[in-house]
Amino acid sequence: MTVMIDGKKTASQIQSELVNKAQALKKAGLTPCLAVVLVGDDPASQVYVRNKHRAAQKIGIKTKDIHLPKETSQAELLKLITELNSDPTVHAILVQMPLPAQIDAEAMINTIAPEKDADGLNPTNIGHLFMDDPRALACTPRGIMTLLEKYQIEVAGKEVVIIGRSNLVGRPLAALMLNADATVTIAHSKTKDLKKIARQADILVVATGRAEMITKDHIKEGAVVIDVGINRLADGRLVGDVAQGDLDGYVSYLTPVPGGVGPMTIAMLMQQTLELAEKSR
Ligand SMILES: Nc1nc2c(c(=O)[nH]1)N[C@@H](CN(C=O)c1ccc(C(=O)N[C@@H](CCC(=O)O)C(=O)O)cc1)CN2
Repeated sequence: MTVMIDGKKTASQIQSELVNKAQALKKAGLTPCLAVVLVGDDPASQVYVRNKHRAAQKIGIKTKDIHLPKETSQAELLKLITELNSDPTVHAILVQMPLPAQIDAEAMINTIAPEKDADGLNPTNIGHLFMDDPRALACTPRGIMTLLEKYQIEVAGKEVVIIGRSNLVGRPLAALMLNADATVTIAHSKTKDLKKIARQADILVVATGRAEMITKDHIKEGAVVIDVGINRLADGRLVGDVAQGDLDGYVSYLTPVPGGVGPMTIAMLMQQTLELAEKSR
């Protein structure tokens, strides 16, 4: 039997629990505040940003909604981030990605103060993570680890294969898995014999950004499959990076798309915002 991992329900439970934490901070005279910066008009990014503001509002986290035109220069964005870094009323800063081509994402991430890094992507925070001394964490990888924990899926000693080496998911997740005592392999577009590598996985995490690229042939029977992809097809359907159609009864656990990893990203962002606010005292 395959257990479908319910990310939507788990995220909603976590967000309900965070209400008390936000209230306690407010009672102590601290109103947690997340600044969300969106550059341009990418429709998917607009939805994600709107959902972040909504989630924050429900929990009692104040947000700053900063929407910049798509022509914004790198210098203008970095100036804004520098101002937010020194604003004592802002505890966490997030710049929605992807960014327009004229802006270097690395320069943007480097400019966010590590202690306000809501996304956990600043090299200082990534360095601490790789030293097994975690501070702010990347939200999607943190969401994946939280789902595994909530579903009591053991990670220590397991063969984990992560397909995808992005700074947002693959690389930080590899560090988290390593810190949790897994044996970790990162596969990517240049990996030879991907099927052979993927079939070794007890836990297979797929973050390729390519709709239904990973099929049953890539997966060992009984594996845990975490599908990070969110791809909108021409017919409007939303699918993951894994062709999930024939996996029922073959894998042990599976994250659906939608309703799997995606909602956890936002729940983790909320949790991290409160943690950064708390640490600012
Ligand atoms: N600065 C960041 N940019 C981006 C991140 C990020 O973590 N930080 N991640 C993604 C987008 N993202 C959050 O920003 C995100 C993506 C998807 C979901 C989600 O809940 N998806 C739903 C489906 C939604 C739909 O209908 O389209 C699901 O999977 O059930 C939440 C957050 C890239 N940019």
